[in-house]
Amino acid sequence: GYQSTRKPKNFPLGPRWWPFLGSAPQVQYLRKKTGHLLLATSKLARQYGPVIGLKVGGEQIVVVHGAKALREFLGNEDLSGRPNSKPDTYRSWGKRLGIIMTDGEFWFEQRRFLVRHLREIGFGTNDMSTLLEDESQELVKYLLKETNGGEGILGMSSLFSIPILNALWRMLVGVRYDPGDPKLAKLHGILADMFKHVSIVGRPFVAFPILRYLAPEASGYNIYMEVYRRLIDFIYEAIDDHKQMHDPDCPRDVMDFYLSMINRNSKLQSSTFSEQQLVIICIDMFIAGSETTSNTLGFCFLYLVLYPEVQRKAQEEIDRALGRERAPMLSDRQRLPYIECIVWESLRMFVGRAFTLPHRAIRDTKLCGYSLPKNVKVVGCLYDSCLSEDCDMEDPLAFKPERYLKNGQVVIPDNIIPFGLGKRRCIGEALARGNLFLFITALLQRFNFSQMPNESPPSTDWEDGFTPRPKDFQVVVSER
Ligand code: HEM
Repeated sequence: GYQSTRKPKNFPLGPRWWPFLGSAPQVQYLRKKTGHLLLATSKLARQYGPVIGLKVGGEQIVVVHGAKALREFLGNEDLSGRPNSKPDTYRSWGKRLGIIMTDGEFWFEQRRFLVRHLREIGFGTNDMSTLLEDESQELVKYLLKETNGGEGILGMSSLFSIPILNALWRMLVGVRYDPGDPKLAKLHGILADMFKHVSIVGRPFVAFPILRYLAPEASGYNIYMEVYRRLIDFIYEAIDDHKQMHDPDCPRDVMDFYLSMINRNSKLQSSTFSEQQLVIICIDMFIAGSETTSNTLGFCFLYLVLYPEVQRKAQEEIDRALGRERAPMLSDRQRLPYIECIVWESLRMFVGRAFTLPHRAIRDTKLCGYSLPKNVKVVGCLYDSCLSEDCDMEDPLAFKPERYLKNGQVVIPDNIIPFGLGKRRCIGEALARGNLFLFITALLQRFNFSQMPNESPPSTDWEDGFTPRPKDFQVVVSER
């Protein structure tokens, strides 16, 4: 039953389930003590084993730790469902609570569409390269202005949000905004609020819906509703613009392809394509594609500042392969293996502080010998496999790109799976890796990044939002 404190038979072990509160007291206690939710669940994993069974509010949640159990989890198709959150009507969306994401039943058709059309628009092709190359050079121009031939001081943790968002929005709706454009600033502001106030795991009113009546302000419910309303309105505006210019014979971007799909399928009862679903797809893409990439870049530059010798080595490689003038292109990747290693090391630092998206068991199944009942939620925690003191890596807390270089080749060990695996693996890997490579190369080609003088080095601790991000830090940027 909803409030049952009895665990299903052979369910993964974990702290005691209290009436109403479930395992929340112990998880919250450890979260406070360690500072982060994933350190709390990792601590529990040390006590109970890599797969732990929690109950939060009315929901059973299994959290999976360590490379071996993660691989088994992600490879098990019975666990590849998405949580269901039926899109009802526009007005009642807010009642769904939690994150607005494509409903589990709809996802695989929608996912197939996205994979195909992202490729068509230009994933991995020349179109995409040009788009990303432009975007990285725009950021170079911005820094040149800020440093004005000498040096400047810049806040790094949010430097990348706007250019990365621009690249993503351009793939979806074809528009590129100037970095100072008020519309782009508006979208960025809405998303920043969303990432701050809406969380996969953290909002109390998600686990305890009664709070939205008892304490709508204090529980964060009101602000949550307001952020979604602004985001949804913004996306509907883009859809309306597109409908006016829509030429089915000449699709320009993902949204055009989607509108054609709605028209083509309009007579099919079972079609999952609709305008409302298009809005949710855009939200899916924002959630998955914007902060992930820009926060990975944030961690990258945090560590580049802490490890100046890595920066020097990267710059030597760039100077040898491209010189200082010729802007980097996606096709330069093979010639810059050390930069590739920096990309992977930055990904490790980012996902090592993160969870996967939530999955759902689509039927009764087994995981690491435990029985998981249909509909149970399962989340992977990537800390133990990537970053924890006892993960399968030498000196895991150190930023060491050379760990992936074997005889001049880039070799990624099995425990590093920053994009997941299996039926739910990331569909944006090509875009993300392209962006990371180009931004890192373009900036290191032209600038040095160093610690603020007379200040202690920036902290490697982080903030948990929707995805982890470095604490705000400033650096000295100087033209090379
Ligand atoms: C550094 C950047 C990125 C990282 C580290 C990353 C990582 C991940 C991970 C770990 C998952 C979850 C896999 C799972 O739960 O099994 C995921 C899912 C996903 N990613 Fe990415 N991602 C990145 C960028 C992107 C970008 C740029 C896009 C958009 C084009 C994107 C789109 C998605 C989508 C739509 C999903 C959900 C897949 C599903 O539920 O079937 N990601 N990503």
